Amino acid sequence: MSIKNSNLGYPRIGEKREWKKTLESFWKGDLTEQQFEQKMKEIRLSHLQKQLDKGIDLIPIGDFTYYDHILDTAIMFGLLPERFRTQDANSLQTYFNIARGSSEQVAAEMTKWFNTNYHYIVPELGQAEPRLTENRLLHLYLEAKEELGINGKPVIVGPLTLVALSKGENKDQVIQKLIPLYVQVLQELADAGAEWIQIDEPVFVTSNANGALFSKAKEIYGTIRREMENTKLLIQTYFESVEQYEDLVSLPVDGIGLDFVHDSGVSLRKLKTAGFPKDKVLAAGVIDGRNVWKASLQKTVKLVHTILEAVDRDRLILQPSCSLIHVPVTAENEQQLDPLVKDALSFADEKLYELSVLTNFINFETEAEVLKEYDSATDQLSSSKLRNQSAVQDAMNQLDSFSTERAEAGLRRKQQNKRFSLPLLPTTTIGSFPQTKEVRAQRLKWKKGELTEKQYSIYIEEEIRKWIEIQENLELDVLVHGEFERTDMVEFFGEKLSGIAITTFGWVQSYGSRCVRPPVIYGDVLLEEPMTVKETVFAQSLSEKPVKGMLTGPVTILNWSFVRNDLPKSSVLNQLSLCIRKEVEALEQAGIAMIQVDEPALREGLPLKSEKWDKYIKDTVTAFKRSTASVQPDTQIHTHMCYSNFEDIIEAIDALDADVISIETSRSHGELIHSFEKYSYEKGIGLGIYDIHSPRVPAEKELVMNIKRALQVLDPELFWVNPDCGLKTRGVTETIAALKVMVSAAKSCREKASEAATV
Ligand SMILES: Nc1nc2c(c(=O)[nH]1)N[C@@H](CNc1ccc(C(=O)N[C@@H](CCC(=O)N[C@@H](CCC(=O)N[C@@H](CCC(=O)O)C(=O)O)C(=O)O)C(=O)O)cc1)CN2
Ligand code: MET
Ligand SMILES: [Zn+2]
Repeated sequence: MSIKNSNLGYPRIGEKREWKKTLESFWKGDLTEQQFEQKMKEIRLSHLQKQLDKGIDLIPIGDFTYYDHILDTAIMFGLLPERFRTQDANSLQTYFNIARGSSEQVAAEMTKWFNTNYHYIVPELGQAEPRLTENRLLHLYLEAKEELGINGKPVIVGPLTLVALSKGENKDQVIQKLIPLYVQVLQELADAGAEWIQIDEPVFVTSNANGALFSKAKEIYGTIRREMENTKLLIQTYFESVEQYEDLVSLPVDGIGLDFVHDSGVSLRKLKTAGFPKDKVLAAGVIDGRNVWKASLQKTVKLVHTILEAVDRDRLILQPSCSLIHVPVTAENEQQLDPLVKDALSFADEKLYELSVLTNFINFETEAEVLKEYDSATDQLSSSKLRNQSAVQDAMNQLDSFSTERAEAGLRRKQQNKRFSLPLLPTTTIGSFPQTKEVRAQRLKWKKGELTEKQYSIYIEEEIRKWIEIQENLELDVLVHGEFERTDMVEFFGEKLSGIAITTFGWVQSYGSRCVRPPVIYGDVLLEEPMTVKETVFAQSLSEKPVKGMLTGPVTILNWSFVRNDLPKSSVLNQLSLCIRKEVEALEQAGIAMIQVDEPALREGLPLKSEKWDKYIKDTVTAFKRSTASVQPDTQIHTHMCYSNFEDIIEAIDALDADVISIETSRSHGELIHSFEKYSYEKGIGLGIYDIHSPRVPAEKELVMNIKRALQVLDPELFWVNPDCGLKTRGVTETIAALKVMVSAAKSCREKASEAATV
């Protein structure tokens, strides 16, 4: 019997973002529901066909979605948020209302999928009776079979993970009620002929996994297995190792999927020491699903041979380490990259190719030359000048000579208070203003050569001028230039720094139809000329009020890029910290007195295993401090983070030693505020007072309440008033209207706060 290969999930967005465009056309009303469904079907089938053509044996079904696969699963089991339960669970309208909100109802919350930049819709358990609204997987399974003759592998998120990721009190009860529904879904698939079904349980890799979780898993999967027949069930984990390896591999199912790439070598060690049950199949994730570099096939073959010492050939499946939705579709269309970089890249399609070469090699012992030849592209990049910059290496050799400590915070505060004389509860925004269709269209024209550099730069300056005036009229206290010259807060810096490449079609879904093009950090990273000084200085020249310089921090650039894998991530982080430090210095020298260094990805990058936190926090906090420590005490450093869940890292946030921090709060409904009851935070802090993810203009009363609530635990002299995050995805009218309400709310709270402050 030969070894099979499998895929865990394929990018849904399409080679040229066809999926995104279809969705947005439908939302705009340019497609009827029928046209939309038809177009989506074409996209879905073409992705299956592609995987078939690449030689994949087990092709995932059900990974495709119209927005998010967790939302699909929640709806399939009737877990609609309470406020949507009167609507038809099977209508597209309901589906998109939950995902995006409607004029009457706020959308469901979304949050990050483990340690990735993918966002899923958080299921709300409420008081609902789970029920099967529709066996969505069965339809998709039958479609693949009938249209393409593919006997696919249905993929579904497992009950433990689904419930762990949901909001609600009654989790245990809901799980019990879900079990018969899972059995029904799976049995219908089995009856239709599904040979394997993949059940994702990534909750097993987190630090929340413990003995109790595994006893529950044993019970649940025992029930499922007992009540089912004629199919094989595979429990899939990814993104880390499973500490309770023995418990996992003894669960009563037919196959276990492990990540052999992002597990610090634990899976292989466990396999060697504890062995693998003879009656199960091991699905081994051996191709990295989280980066864009070609695998070393020679090394991977060795890895597979080591695995084969513990598992029989006919009980092994080879696969990527996780779903491929976290990488772009294909590197084939990249025409702008240096050939050395391009040849070393492997996106989803190339990874599937690697998998099939690998499987063939192991099954048929084909020529070893094939592997060597494949690996040579990586060797060529590694030894090239592109990757190795002596100036960077010299700086890294004297890293300790770059300070990481500023003057004492209290002293800085005194000097800054004197320099800025801001009112109590100063108002500001997070950086970006609406990236309108027109801004994007002008940029496209410039990129195509239809606008000269000069014309584009004049256009950007006019936008800045317009928005400085708007901010002055709103009477905001600290202004921003608006980030109009930036496609994205990470991509923009990737474009400017050397050692980093920007792809043309390397898009990855971030949430819903929104995509990002993560920069590719291929070599030593160096700042050759200032990146933001021109626009910032121009904006500052238009106002007497301080304009914040606006940078993305080293941790966020690292976490939202694809990073070279020949160096430890911490080294790349240190290189980035030196680039940002130089930029901070350039801004200060140009007279900019407040500089914001955004770190929204700091929390998301926190390792899934708590024993790895200390090192991560030490590395990231030091890098941030190195980026910002060289300025004068009276230069004010701001930072910004989104996505709540800060309780566990509040000390790290404090340790960043930023003079002012703004944090998203409104969607976490005050949970964050509680952490400040227990923790005394003594630097400037703005807890976002309104949600920017919705076009809704908040009422002044609401905002006054939010401010008051925050002032119950925070010193009014340290509190800033700002929205939750940047405003780039918002429209112009609603942005101005909402900011007007915000400034007015701040003013009305000022008097009271000033009384309180003088007592
Ligand atoms: N990297 C990153 N991650 C993040 C965030 C973030 O800001 N950046 N924020 C959080 C939420 N995530 C987000 C991710 C993406 C977008 C977003 O707006 N993405 C845009 C793309 C942004 C971009 O690069 N736009 C290009 C335009 C690319 C484009 O589509 N151009 C059109 C032409 C212009 C047009 O008609 O729109 C084309 O080529 O066909 C530009 O501004 O120049 C989108 O999907 O629509 C927003 C939030 C968390 N993660
Ligand atoms: N300065 C950035 C902005 O306002 C921060 C965004 S955090 C995702 O868009
Ligand atoms: Zn933000």
